Formats: sequence, structure tokens, C-alpha cells
Amino acid sequence: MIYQGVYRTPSLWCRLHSTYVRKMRYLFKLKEDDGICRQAQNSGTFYLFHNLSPFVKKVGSKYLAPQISVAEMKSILGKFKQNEQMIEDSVLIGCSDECMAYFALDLGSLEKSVIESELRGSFTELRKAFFQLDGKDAPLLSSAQALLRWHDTHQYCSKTGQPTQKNLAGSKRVCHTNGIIYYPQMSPVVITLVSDGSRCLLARQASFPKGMYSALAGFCDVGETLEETVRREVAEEVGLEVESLWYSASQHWPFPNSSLMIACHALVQPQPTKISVNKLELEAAGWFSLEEIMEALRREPNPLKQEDGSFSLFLPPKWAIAHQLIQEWVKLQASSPA
Ligand SMILES: NC(=O)C1=CN([C@@H]2O[C@H](COP(=O)(O)OP(=O)(O)OC[C@H]3O[C@@H](n4cnc5c(N)ncnc54)[C@H](O)[C@@H]3O)[C@@H](O)[C@H]2O)C=CC1
Ligand SMILES: [Mg+2]
Repeated sequence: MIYQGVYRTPSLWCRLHSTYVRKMRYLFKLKEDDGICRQAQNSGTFYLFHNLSPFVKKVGSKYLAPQISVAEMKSILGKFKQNEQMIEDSVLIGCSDECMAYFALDLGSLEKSVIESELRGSFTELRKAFFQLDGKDAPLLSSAQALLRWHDTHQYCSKTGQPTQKNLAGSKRVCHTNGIIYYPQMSPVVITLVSDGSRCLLARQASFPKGMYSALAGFCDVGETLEETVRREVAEEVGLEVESLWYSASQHWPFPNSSLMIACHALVQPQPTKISVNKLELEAAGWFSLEEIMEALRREPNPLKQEDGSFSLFLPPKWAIAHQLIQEWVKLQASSPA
């Protein structure tokens, strides 16, 4: 009872809870209560997508993801003679410290160029914009795209074949024929920086930009623990046996679908460390010294062709979790005895 009373008295509620707790409780209510979520949609802001490409504005070499007000949204829909109810197709992706809700909406059914000229920006493939996005916008757009994609591909119940309906926030879909509730899914992936104590192991897939190397990554198989996935992936991809491993951090990753990247460090025995690259998975893999890594960290994360035609080593951008693993490894080298 006291709990409910606090909820209904905003000033007391604000005094009793930190900004973070307030935000999380607010988002929880929006996911649980369609009525409150509908109100939030009428005062919130919107990140727009067109067939899963986010709406961005280029400022210098950076991309910014503008938040569109509900008034602008209504004006755009009016221009297309669309019912304002289309706003309810949006999905909740977060809120400001002041509890103003953020939504994402895919306007793929409307003419792209008209929206682009109206809002003076462009719908750009997320892969293209991702590394030039602001550190705040990238995770928002990445989870927004993942959620919009999940709704797009889960329109029907896989048991009855009947249409499913999303709740207003988009945190689930329900098949009303049999009551099955579907929740958005993501695939767990481990990303592992292997070290032999003095060098670290990086690899590249043929699809990476030329010169870019990263940590080893792989999807978890059903039934595996994270530790088992790390050991299996390292054995599968480079033919080495992991001796010990430890968790570092995690990150949502939007490509190719929605993954939860779980980042670990792993140690292999110093000898033998001969790599046998699985060419079905990787184009190349190799051991890199601290000096080579430090030099690569000073370089811009872009392909750089050398005189002999090869490309200089470069690493994933700063806020990719692989970059974080590499930075941690460098710190560890500096702090461990030679
Ligand atoms: N942040 C970074 O620096 C890096 C991120 N990644 C990401 O890690 C993820 C996994 O890396 P990979 O080496 O490609 O994985 P991987 O080593 O498991 O190989 C990919 C293969 O696994 C199979 N697979 C099993 N479960 C799958 C699922 N749920 N979805 C898709 N394929 C599945 C498919 O046959 C696919 O071709 C990718 O999403 C990739 O984008 C990969 C390398 C670096
Ligand atoms: Mg892999």
C-alpha cells in the first residue's frame, strides 16, 4: 500500500528514488501498462527508421540521430494522409532523466525521399553509420533496430499461424488464439581475446574491412555454458586449447541480427602456440606483440594501404567491445612482471 501511495505522489516519489531507479520503474510501467504507454507516446520523441535503416543527419564526419517530436510526427503522417494511430506501431527504447520516453518507428510503408527532404537528413544503413555515430546514439539505434526487426519477423504465431499483436511498448507479442506470449530474442555470442602471456591473438573474417583484426567470436550452441563456448570456439577457429578464462563485460551487437556479445579474456599455454586457422570461419589469424597492438591503437580505425600493397593493422573502433578487451589486455601487460 505504501509503495502504491508513493507511486501516486510524484514529488515524494522523486525524493525517495535516484534518477536511475525512477527511470527504470517508469520504463517498467510503460512495458506493463498500454494506457500509460499511449500517454507517453503522445509526449515522447521518436527515432525514425525506413525498412530498418535509421534516420540520421551527417555533421562533418559524424552521424547524429535526431529525435523527432510527436508534433513533427503528426505533421509527417498528415502529409501522407496517414492515420495518427500509426504512432502506436512504435516501440519503446528508453527515456530521458526526466522520464520523457523515446520510441522507434519504422516508416517503411511511406515514400522515403519525401520524409528525407521534410526532415533534412537521410535513412542510412546502420552498418554504414554505426562507427560514426555518437556514443549515446549507437546503442539506442542498435537496440531499436533489433527490436523493430524482431517485430517485423514475428507477425505470426509459429504454433497457430494466426497474427500476433504487440503490446504498446513492443516488449512482447501475444497470440490471442492460444495466449502464447512471445518475447524479443537475442543470440548469446562470446568474444574472446586469447593471450599466451606476452602476445595476443587477433583474427579477421573475409568480410572485415581490409587490415582490421579483432578478437575471436562465436555463437553459443544450445546447452553450452559460456566457458564451454569460449573453449570450443578457440579450438574450432585457431586450434588452441584454453587454459583459463575470465569475464570482462558485455555489449548488445546488432549485426547480423540481435546478439549479446559476452567478452572474455583467455589464456593458452605459452607452448605450443602454433595456430591452425579454420579457413571456413576465418581469413587469417595471428599473434601480435604489445608494441604492434600499441601502434595499432594509435591509428584511426580505417583501412590504410602501405607501399607494398598490404594494409596496416587496425582495430575495431573505441566503443566496440573487442576494442575494450584489447585495451584491458594492454593495461594487464603493463602491470604484469616481465
Ligand atoms: N565486435 C567485434 O569486434 C566482432 C563482432 N563479431 C560478431 O560476433 C558474432 C559471431 O561471430 P561469428 O564469428 O560470425 O560466429 P561463429 O564463429 O559462431 O560463426 C558463424 C556461423 O555460426 C553459425 N551460427 C550458429 N548460431 C548462429 C546464430 N544464432 N546466428 C547466426 N549464425 C549462427 C552459422 O553457420 C554462422 O555462419 C557476429 O554477429 C559478428 O557480427 C565478430 C567478430 C568481431
Ligand atoms: Mg567466429
